[in-house]
Amino acid sequence: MLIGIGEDPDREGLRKTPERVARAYREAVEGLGRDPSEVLTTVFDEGHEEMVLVRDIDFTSLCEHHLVAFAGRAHVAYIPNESGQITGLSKLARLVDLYSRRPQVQERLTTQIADALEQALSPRGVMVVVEAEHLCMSMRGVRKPGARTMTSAVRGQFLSTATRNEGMSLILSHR
Ligand SMILES: Nc1nc2c(ncn2[C@@H]2O[C@H](COP(=O)(O)OP(=O)(O)OP(=O)(O)O)[C@@H](O)[C@H]2O)c(=O)[nH]1
Ligand SMILES: [Zn+2]
Repeated sequence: MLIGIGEDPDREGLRKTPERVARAYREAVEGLGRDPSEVLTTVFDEGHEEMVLVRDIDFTSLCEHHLVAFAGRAHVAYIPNESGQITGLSKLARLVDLYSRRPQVQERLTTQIADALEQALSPRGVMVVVEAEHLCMSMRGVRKPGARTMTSAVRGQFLSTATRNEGMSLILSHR
């Protein structure tokens, strides 16, 4: 790349750049090949049957088209099943990390988080909302800094308007 853009890869500041870039990308895709069962390890029977929502989970992912970052926040909600099976709150954030640290598109990131949670907890409902800014739309190309993309994946009881609205209002409150 350095040669391609007419730079001198042997000049002082650039000498270690290929190695640094390789390390940076390795870190950015460290979720590749990892399975959500590694993360959703603890499932407790707590008898809690109402909504659980962790919002504002920061993430940085890698746009698979341009290999530049898209970053923002994920909001993850579920309604436990009849036996009140819940998981640790941190596990929801770990799940976001696992799926964001790989070449992605935002829609797939959103769907994968919802599907993994549905599989692990067999909950009554799941809702995942992701909002992000894509560097490939701000630093280059169409150049619209500040444009945010919102995606959602909704399963089970969250398909009902009242439940979906309750989830959305919790996500949007006190912003
Ligand atoms: N649906 C979706 N599209 C994305 C995401 N990240 C980037 N893109 C889009 O992927 C598309 C790739 O389009 P191409 O026409 O192949 O590439 P390009 O010529 O670089 O496109 P421009 O960005 O419009 O300059 C662009 O429209 C990007 O905005 C994402 O997470 N979801
Ligand atoms: Zn892109």
